Amino acid sequence: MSATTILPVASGRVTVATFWRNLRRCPLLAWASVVTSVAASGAAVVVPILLGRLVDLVVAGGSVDALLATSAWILGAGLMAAVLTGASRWLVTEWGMRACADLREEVLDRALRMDSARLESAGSGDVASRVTGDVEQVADSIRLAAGIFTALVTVVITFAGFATLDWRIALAFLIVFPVHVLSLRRFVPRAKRLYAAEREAAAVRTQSLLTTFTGARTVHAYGMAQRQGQRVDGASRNAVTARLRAVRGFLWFANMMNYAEAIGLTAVLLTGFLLVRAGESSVGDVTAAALLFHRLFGPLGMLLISFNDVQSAGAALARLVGITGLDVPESRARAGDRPAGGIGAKAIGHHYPGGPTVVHDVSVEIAEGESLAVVGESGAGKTTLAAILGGVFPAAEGEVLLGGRPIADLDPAELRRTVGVVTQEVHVFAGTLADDLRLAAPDAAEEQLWEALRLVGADQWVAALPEGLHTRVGEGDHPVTPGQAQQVALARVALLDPPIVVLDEASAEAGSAGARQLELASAALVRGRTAVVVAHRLTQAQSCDRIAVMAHGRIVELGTPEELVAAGGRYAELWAAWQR
Ligand SMILES: Nc1ncnc2c1ncn2[C@@H]1O[C@H](COP(=O)(O)OP(=O)(O)OP(=O)(O)O)[C@@H](O)[C@H]1O
Repeated sequence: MSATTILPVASGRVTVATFWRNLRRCPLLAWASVVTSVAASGAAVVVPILLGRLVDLVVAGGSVDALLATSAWILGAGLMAAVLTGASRWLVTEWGMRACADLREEVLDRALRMDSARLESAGSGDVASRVTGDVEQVADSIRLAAGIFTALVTVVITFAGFATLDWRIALAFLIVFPVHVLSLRRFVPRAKRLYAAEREAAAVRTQSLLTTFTGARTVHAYGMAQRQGQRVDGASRNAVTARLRAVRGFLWFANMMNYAEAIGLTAVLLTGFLLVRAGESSVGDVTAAALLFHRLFGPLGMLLISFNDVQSAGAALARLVGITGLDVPESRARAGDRPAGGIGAKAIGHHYPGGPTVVHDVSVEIAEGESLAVVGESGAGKTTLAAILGGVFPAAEGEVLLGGRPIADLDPAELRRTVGVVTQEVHVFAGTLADDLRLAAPDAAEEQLWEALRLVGADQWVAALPEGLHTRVGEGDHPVTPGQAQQVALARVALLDPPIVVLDEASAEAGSAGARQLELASAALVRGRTAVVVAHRLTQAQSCDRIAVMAHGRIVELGTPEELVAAGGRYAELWAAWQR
């Protein structure tokens, strides 16, 4: 599967327009960059022209004073050019970096707000490679862009320098351009294709690596290590092949550039020789022209070679801008909007991309304040149904109503205030525990954080941490157990204080003592709310108002715990076995 076919890549026009918009956000830096670059190039062009004068002075047997004065001017112009070039590089880099930082923020913002169904079908590898590799590539290219900008100004100013010399020598120099134009015309469209293919192959490689690592347990469990290894191998080989193709294309172009320069310098020197012989030009003018031309090698080469990196950075930039253009629903809700009420599921059906139907025609009404436990064998579809009811992703078929309103009509902010979801994948984010909790309620006072922790029974172990709430937790910092991570996730929901909660196996991760603790935490969170609880422990199901038993994606039994036990069906069997 090609991951890049799913998330959009911006067109060239949109990419340029977006980056230009970001560049224009710093007008002062922009002007300072242009002015210093022009001044730096101007000073640098003066040097070869003065050197030409020096040659003429020597040929004409000029005075020592005149020679010294010209030399002093050359020295001054050289020093000024060096200082101004440094300043302009710094300014241009700063300008570009700011534009790039703005873009990176936009991309991250969009990526984080992207709806999970889209993220799932695109594959997190594509998003990951965009917000890491592509962002880095664009950021690296900013230094290059600064070089390109200065080179461009140098080329323009050097041309102006040529105008002060014999026009026929300048004309001879123009011979390089047809060669450059022809090779660019052949190289540019090819490079565009080659670099886009290279980035796509890299994204597929990232995707295949990510799925291998995230699914490591499954890979081991099914003895798929070798097959999965071959898959990653294949993706890596494709990425290397794509890179080599791009490099080969570039080498051809670099060769053409060398030919053009050799032809150009020969033409300038030959024309100069003929003009001097005919007495129509001075040796000094020809020297200045040759030096100017030689000065152009660097910037001109830089501009042309950069086409290579510009193409590559352009491909990365287009992938970033593609994400900034994604439609993410803006919040229309006012603070405090919170459609309370129950949950209504009407004929819900679902399948994962390319997979079979895993939830079939599920309809269930959960009244306001009522709790529904969902039980069933592994793979019965409990997690999928809970995720749909909690608005984690939309159902492929049917409709979910929250407080009588279709879930699709709620914007993300409203949805978050309405339903609190704890999934099986709880995560403790790097930072202090207080920061982690405040992800749910940024303005929560410390006392509110403690209250939430008390509700889920986490206050004691948090108080025992070296710096309490201000202890840094997560990877590389103070470790937390899976059970503690689940308590933190539950405390975040408590802070959100939503009228509806969806808890998916919040007690499954813990050992038996911790499991009881988590069960109590979930029960405290469920109290007074409409709740869906995916329960592996039947004691948890027993404490809910009603229980839905799922099998093969369908609800096969639905009723109060007493009704189901009395009915003597599947649940009664499970309950009897559980009590033994
Ligand atoms: N992200 C996914 N992509 C593809 N298939 C999936 C995905 N998540 C679940 N499935 C499949 O959907 C079916 C239902 O899975 P689900 O996780 O909803 O069941 P469950 O009853 O919650 O199981 P468990 O108790 O093991 O979590 C299973 O066959 C599972 O393999």
